[in-house]
Order: sequence, then structure tokens, then C-alpha cells
Amino acid sequence: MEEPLGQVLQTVTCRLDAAGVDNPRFDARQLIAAATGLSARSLSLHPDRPVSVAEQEVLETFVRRREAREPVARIMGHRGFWTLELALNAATLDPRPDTETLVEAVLRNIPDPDIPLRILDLGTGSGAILVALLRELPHAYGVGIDLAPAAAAMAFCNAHANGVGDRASFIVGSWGQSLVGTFDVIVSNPPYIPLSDIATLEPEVRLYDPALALVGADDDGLGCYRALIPDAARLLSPGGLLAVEVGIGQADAVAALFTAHGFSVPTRYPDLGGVERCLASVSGGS
Ligand SMILES: C[S@@+](CC[C@H](N)C(=O)[O-])C[C@H]1O[C@@H](n2cnc3c(N)ncnc32)[C@H](O)[C@@H]1O
Repeated sequence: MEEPLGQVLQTVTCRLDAAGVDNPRFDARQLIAAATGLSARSLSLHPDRPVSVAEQEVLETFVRRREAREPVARIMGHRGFWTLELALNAATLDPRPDTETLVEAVLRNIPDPDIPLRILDLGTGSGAILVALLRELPHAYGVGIDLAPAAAAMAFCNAHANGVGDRASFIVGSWGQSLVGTFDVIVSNPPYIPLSDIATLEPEVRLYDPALALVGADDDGLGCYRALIPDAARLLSPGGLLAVEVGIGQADAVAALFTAHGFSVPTRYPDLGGVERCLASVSGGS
């Protein structure tokens, strides 16, 4: 039986609230918009618009998934990041707004966006960082690496879907191990959560982001930095830029790894919450 939109919004909001979802009304609007083809913003303007049985069936599958704490972006299959729309699959991290701090930090360190740069993204996932940089730097060329073949494949699709596919290559491999040659910019948002912290994460992260994208090696979660910073030191051109994302409270330890491998003392960039989220430094500095 058809039901009016206003009532459907109320019911879905209550169900998501009962399931422990943060911002249940916001998510309810996203799911209803996707099921009906209306825009989320316009829903409140049409409380009497009937929701058909077919639309309710689609909505029901979305709501059940969200009640199981699957993030809306995964249910929809895509996520907005920077100026991009990125497709996701089970092997890709759902890109976080905090990671835009890294994109901004790199762009701040590039004096002329028209310089033809070679960029390497270690642990590219959906391709979020690399594709965002290639969109902003029209003469840059990029390589993205990921240990997960399905992530590298998704990044390839995202590069093409966002108009930079002809300037990007994607490789399956571990950090920079298989690479020779030099890059002007190396970026990475590696897994950095200590294994002992995983159980404390929200179900949206713990159950749906791939473990390979979350769990940092070694007890302190810093093992991936220990592996990739030496690769970056070997692969960066003199004066090249290394920028990495770090977790809360990790900036001091990762900064020490930078300087131990010949990088200058890194500049720290806070995210919108004031957390030191990105470190960036040039190679061969003092
Ligand atoms: C935190 S996610 C970041 C994904 C993406 N760059 C982003 O910022 O949204 C870390 C990525 O590193 C990849 N990864 C884990 N271990 C790796 C390794 N040894 N070599 C290359 N990539 C690895 C994971 O598959 C995952 O895609």
C-alpha cells in the first residue's frame, strides 16, 4: 500500500535511531532520496507525495542494510571526496573527509600547478588522493599502488570516471618495493590503527572497511610507516615531497621516522577538528 513521504521519513528515522545510527534523520533522507529519485533536500517539501510499493521495497533493502550499520556510502556504492564522486567496493576504504587535509597540504607545497610532476600514491585504495591531485594538477602523471587487486581495479575505474585515467597507472604490489625510478611527490594514507584498538571502532568501520585498510602493522600501528618511508626516501627525486596521513597522537613518532630517513623536519597540518593529521617534508633536507 502506498504511504505518504512524511510518514515514511518518520518511520525510517525511528528505525535507524533504534539501531544506534548517528544522525538517523539525515541518513533516512539519503536512503529515501535514493529509493524515490527525489533529492534529499526536497523531501520535506512534499510530505504528502505517495511512496509507491515498488519504492518501499527498494527502501526496505536500504534500511535493513543501514540497520546492520552499513554506511550509506557503501549502500549507495559511492562517496563524495574533494570534488570527486568515487565508486567503492569491498576492498576499498570508504574515503574520509580528514584525508582532504593531505590533498590540501600537497597542493600548498606545489608552487606552480602547471609543472609536470610525477606522483606516487602508496596504498591508493579507491584512488581518492591520487585522483584528487591529478584533477588539480593538469600536467601531473600518477602511479597508485595497492596490495589489494580489487582496490587497484576500483582506483583505475575512478581515475577514468573522473577524467584523469589517461594520466594514471595502477599497480598491485607492496608499498614501493617493486618500483624503480623517481617521483616528485609521494603520498600515503597507510593503515595505522593498532590491532588492539579495532574492537573499539564503530560497527560502520569495524564491519565494513577492509581490515587491510585499517590495521597498521606492529603493536603501535606504525609498522606501515616503517616499511614505506624508506621506500619513499629511495624513490623521491632530490627536493621531492613526501606527505602522509597519521592517526591521532602518531605525529611525533612518524616525524621521527621522517628525519631518521633523511627528510627535513616535517610540517604538521591539522584537520578540521584540530588533530595533527598530515605530515609533509622534502627529501634531502636537514
Ligand atoms: C587507509 S587505506 C587508504 C586508502 C586511500 N588512499 C584513502 O586515503 O582513502 C590504506 C590502503 O593501503 C593498502 N595497503 C595495505 N597494505 C599495503 C601494502 N603493503 N602495500 C600497498 N598497499 C597496502 C590497503 O589495501 C588500503 O587500500
